Amino acid sequence: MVLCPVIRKLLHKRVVLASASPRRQEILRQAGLRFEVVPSRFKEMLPKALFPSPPAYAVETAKQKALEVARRMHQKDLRAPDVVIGADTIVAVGGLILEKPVDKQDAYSMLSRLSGKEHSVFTGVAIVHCCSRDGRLDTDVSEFYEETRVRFSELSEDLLWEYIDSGEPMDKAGGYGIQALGGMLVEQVHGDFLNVVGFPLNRFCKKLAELYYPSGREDPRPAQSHQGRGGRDEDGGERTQAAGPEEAVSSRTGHSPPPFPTGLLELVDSFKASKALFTACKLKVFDLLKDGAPLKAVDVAGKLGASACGTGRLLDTCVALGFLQKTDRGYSNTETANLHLTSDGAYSLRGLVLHHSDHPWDLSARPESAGRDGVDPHDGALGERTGPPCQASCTHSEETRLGLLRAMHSLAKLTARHVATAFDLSRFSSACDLGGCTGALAHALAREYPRLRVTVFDLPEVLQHVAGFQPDGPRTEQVSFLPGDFFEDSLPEADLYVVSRILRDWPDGKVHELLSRVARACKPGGGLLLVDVAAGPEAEAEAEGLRRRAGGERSAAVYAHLLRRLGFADVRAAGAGVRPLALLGTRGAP
Ligand SMILES: Cc1cn([C@@H]2O[C@H](COP(=O)(O)OP(=O)(O)OP(=O)(O)O)[C@@H](O)[C@H]2O)c(=O)[nH]c1=O
Repeated sequence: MVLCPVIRKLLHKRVVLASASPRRQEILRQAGLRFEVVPSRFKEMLPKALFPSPPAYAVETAKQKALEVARRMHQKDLRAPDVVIGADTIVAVGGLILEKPVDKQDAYSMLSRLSGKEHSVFTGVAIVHCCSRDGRLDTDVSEFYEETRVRFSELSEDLLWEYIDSGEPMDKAGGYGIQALGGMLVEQVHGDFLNVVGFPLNRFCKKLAELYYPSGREDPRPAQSHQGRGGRDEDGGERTQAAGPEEAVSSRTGHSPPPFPTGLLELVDSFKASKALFTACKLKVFDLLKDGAPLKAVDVAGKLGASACGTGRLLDTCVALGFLQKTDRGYSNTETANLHLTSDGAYSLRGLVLHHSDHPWDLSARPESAGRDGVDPHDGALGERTGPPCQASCTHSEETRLGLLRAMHSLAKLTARHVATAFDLSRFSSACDLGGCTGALAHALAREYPRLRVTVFDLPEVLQHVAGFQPDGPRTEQVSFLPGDFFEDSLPEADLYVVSRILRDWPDGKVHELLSRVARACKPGGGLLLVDVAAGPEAEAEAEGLRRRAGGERSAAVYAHLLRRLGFADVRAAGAGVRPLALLGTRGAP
């Protein structure tokens, strides 16, 4: 998500962060910026005495870091990125500038100097707009700095050495990391916390707004002059070459430009991002980088048997997407990648990624083929779906079905505990998970409620593949599997029926039919737990009845309304993970 609107201005530019600092990468990534990381090779050795103040030194260093990267990239490809961002963080105390300690003794002398006193942390930032023309690189630098004052408590020798021995001080200005163990040394902070961590995000966004929206207008033109590559426009203002495509439309033509299609371009871009993720997962890049030491692009390429250049580009894209981090030592997985993108991560979604990579369309609406070639009977007219993908038995090869089960299993595993604990279900002693597939939710329910027996009811052709998905360990005997079709066969007896993540693929008529069958099977006092990916609040307005767009999501209100109509009382809703919604209704007397 991108909160700062001006960050969106950079989404369609090639942005490079000229920094190896993992903290800077993380801060900017969290802000929604997309960028490549190219650590600067500029040696931080400017003569400090020549600068009038510590922040002037930090700003100049930040600028030189960014310019070095811009020039190097231009030289290499004869094409510079659009924007290069450089930063430098220093600690200033009593007129002295402290950078990263060179060894433990140096860390000791820095930290003992800071003990019991207030010091300033300055981060200088340079935003360099680049433009390559006729083989020449033109740059325009905007720069600023931010100051945060930090007070340390008195530090005992023991604490000091213990902290130094933790290894944390060594790659941090002033010899401490406020965001980690070093936070224990800090008594007070005045100013922007992230500035201390390494990047003043708030001032950065304000600076971008100044550049891209001069005088507070939503005008995309940077306010600054871009020396060496600008010209004067009709208003007498200086124009820049590197600004967005919006500025191509001018008063010369007399036409006012259409609104910039940001959403559309984001969509195009997000496809590219997905492709990079698919490719990296397919090539097992994240498995390769799991646990081991960081690897350089050429080493990754060697192990994959791929080209170094293409691998480098892929890895940099993964850095920009937040799945890898890059330092001088090479590339390594982020926590997200370890958890979700490795084959054996505890919450691996690799199966889901691979499935979407291989079957981008056949499981969703496919309007272009509807009613014409009849390629996939799973899709109805205009892409209206006619059932959950894994139930479309006739259309999938065994291999496709297995891939699909893996995808559904990984997704269900991710949300199963949230769903199982969304309500207190301890009053039920038996449950039936309709369309429960591999049993991921059934096992989570069994783990939460030791008295509960859960039957997974699903098509025989689905259940024949589920053995490989069963967990080891206690309480697995609480879960059993029963083949059947919930539209055709009578539903197994149970106190609680679970309908999880299957409704969104059925049209309204089918949803009504299935829930009516559940309502008839459910005994008074029994429950129905309904889980789905719910639409956002704007869809609440449509909550009367069951109106929805084909393939879209129904809102909580729509489902609650339907449950009440079918005789369920006391319908309660709860979140179950980030987007899934859980509703629990209790069957009243018929
Ligand atoms: C005070 C403080 C600093 N830092 C880190 O200190 C490095 C400063 O060094 P730099 O020279 O500005 O950056 P670098 O790490 O050498 O990277 P580069 O931009 O490539 O020069 C940056 O990492 C910052 O996060 C913290 O992580 N926490 C803190 O509380």
